This record gives sequence, structure tokens and C-alpha cells, in this order.
Amino acid sequence: MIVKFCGIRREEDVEYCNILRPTMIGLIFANSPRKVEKDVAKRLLAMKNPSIKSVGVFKNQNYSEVLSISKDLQLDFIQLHSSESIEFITYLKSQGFKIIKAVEVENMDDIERSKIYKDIADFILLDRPKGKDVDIIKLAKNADFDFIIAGGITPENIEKYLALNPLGVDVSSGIETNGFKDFNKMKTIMEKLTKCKVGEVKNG
Ligand SMILES: O=C(O)c1ccccc1NCC(=O)[C@H](O)[C@H](O)COP(=O)(O)O
Repeated sequence: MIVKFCGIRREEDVEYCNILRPTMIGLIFANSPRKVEKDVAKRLLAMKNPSIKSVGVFKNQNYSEVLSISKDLQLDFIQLHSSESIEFITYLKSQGFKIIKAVEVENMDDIERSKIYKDIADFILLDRPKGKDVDIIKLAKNADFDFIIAGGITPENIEKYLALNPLGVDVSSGIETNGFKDFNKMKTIMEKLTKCKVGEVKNG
């Protein structure tokens, strides 16, 4: 089971992760209250335990910015949230990066279009668009491919997402209190997942 804690932006967030050891941590370079600047990201990534994979999250950014940040920080994974071309994704792969293609799912058409990334991306992430009241669990039940699931996961409701039998879970706001990562919530998520063998990236 892959566990990604996303929106890591403070030194203490990395310290929490070094104790709890999720599979991946996500740093957001897109426009977001959780956005980190490159120099901050460099410092945070230098602190991280080497067993934890780094993910850079990008949305609506030009290709040269995605590439230069990813190269400078030697990211393990690039998570793409826009309508990037297949050629660009293939190019990033040729540069040695692993790709998480995020599809923000609002309806069944979005589930269908996710399939085009099956053989290109290392992982498909089915996510709920921010601020939209979409039943991501109901929609993801129709996916006949492997996926990581995200969108509203909390320590209280994670079992409902695990019932989808996903490759992994991606959590951000559900492990925060007042907008900051909360060690106890992160710990509860990890405890609930211990049965599912959190750890090595499979298929990666
Ligand atoms: O989280 C953000 O602020 C964000 C902004 C722009 C693009 C992507 C963003 N997050 C991507 C993630 O991987 C989140 O972990 C995922 O959307 C789940 O978030 P949440 O529903 O808060 O657990």
C-alpha cells in the first residue's frame, strides 16, 4: 500500500514523516496555500529520510518550469494535474522521472479518460477537484485499472476509501489542524494502514 502525505511545507512536517515513514511526501509547487518555494523545498528534501520518495506537485505551470524544478531538486516523482500532452509526459520519463498522473474526477467521462495514462504514467491518481462536492468513492468504484485514491481522506473515513482496494492513498487536508500538518492525525492514518503493508513503491 502506497501512502502519500501531501502538502509538506515545514521542517516539522518532514520530522513527522521521518518518524512515521509514509511511502512518499508531496511538495506543492502549484498555486496553493500549501505552495513551497524551490529553496524551501530543497531544505526540506535534504532533511527527509532517504527511504521516503519525493513528489513534486504541478498544476497549470509551463513545461520548462516543471522540468527545471524537478531537475534541480532531483525529484523521484512528478505529479501532474493539468492536461499535459502525452509527448511531455513521455519526455519527462525519458529524463528519468517517475510520473503520477492526477486526474481530477467529476464524472464517469473523467474515469474513462484516465485510461489513456495507464501505459504511460507510473501511477494514476484519482483525485477530487478542490472545493467540489464530488462523490469520488462512488465514481472510483467504476475504474477497471489500478489507481491511487485521494480527495477528502481523513483518519475517520479512510476505511471507505480502502474498500476500493486502491494501490495507495494520498492525504493532505485530512491530516491537518488549522491548516498545519498534525502528527496525531498522520499517526492514526499510518496505524490504520499497518495491516496493508505501507512501504516500498510497487509497480514503480
Ligand atoms: O493540495 C493542494 O493544495 C493542491 C493544489 C493544487 C494542485 C494539487 C494539490 N494537491 C494535490 C494532492 O496530491 C492532494 O494530496 C490531494 O488533492 C488530496 O487532498 P485532500 O483532499 O486535501 O486530502
